[in-house]
Amino acid sequence: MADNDIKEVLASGQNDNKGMRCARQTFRDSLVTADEHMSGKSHFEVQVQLTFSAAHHLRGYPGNCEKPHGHNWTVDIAVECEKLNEIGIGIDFRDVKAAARKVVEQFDHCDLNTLEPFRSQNPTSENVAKYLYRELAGVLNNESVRVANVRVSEGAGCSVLYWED
Ligand SMILES: Nc1nc2c(c(=O)[nH]1)N=C([C@H](O)[C@H](O)COP(=O)(O)OP(=O)(O)OP(=O)(O)O)CN2
Repeated sequence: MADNDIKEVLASGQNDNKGMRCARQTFRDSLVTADEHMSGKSHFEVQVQLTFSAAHHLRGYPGNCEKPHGHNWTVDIAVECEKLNEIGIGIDFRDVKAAARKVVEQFDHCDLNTLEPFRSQNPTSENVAKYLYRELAGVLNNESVRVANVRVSEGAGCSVLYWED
């Protein structure tokens, strides 16, 4: 029933119970449609944090970071989801943590410079974040889930965020 029809029902005196019920329902439907239009498409960002301890050194760095030293690294992973499953989960924190642990385990209590991904490039926060992003995207991405970004920090106050378009 269009807006004008509703007005006609109300104006014509045909406002019997059936006509009024129909008009009210149509009005409610139009509110729901307006709300859907205003709220837009749903996006969820599921975030998980992990830590690991590892040593590294930066080849060619003009300062003391060229010497081997250690950090307690923090990794923040953000995963975008567009759909929720039947119990309201976009992607289970546990699935993100399990995937991230698998990658991060190979770094924990190691000298990053000795590991394959960082033999030819420095284990900077940038390169660690990029490596983790790509590894995680490879296992977690699907038609409704996408790794949005990975943040790596070597200590409080400094971090690098990596993402791909
Ligand atoms: N953009 C980047 N800058 C620096 C990186 C890096 O990976 N990306 N890395 C380093 C060194 O690894 C350094 O050990 C870490 O720097 P910083 O957080 O400053 O660590 P410090 O322990 O030296 O911190 P202080 O607060 O100054 O003691 C350097 N830059």
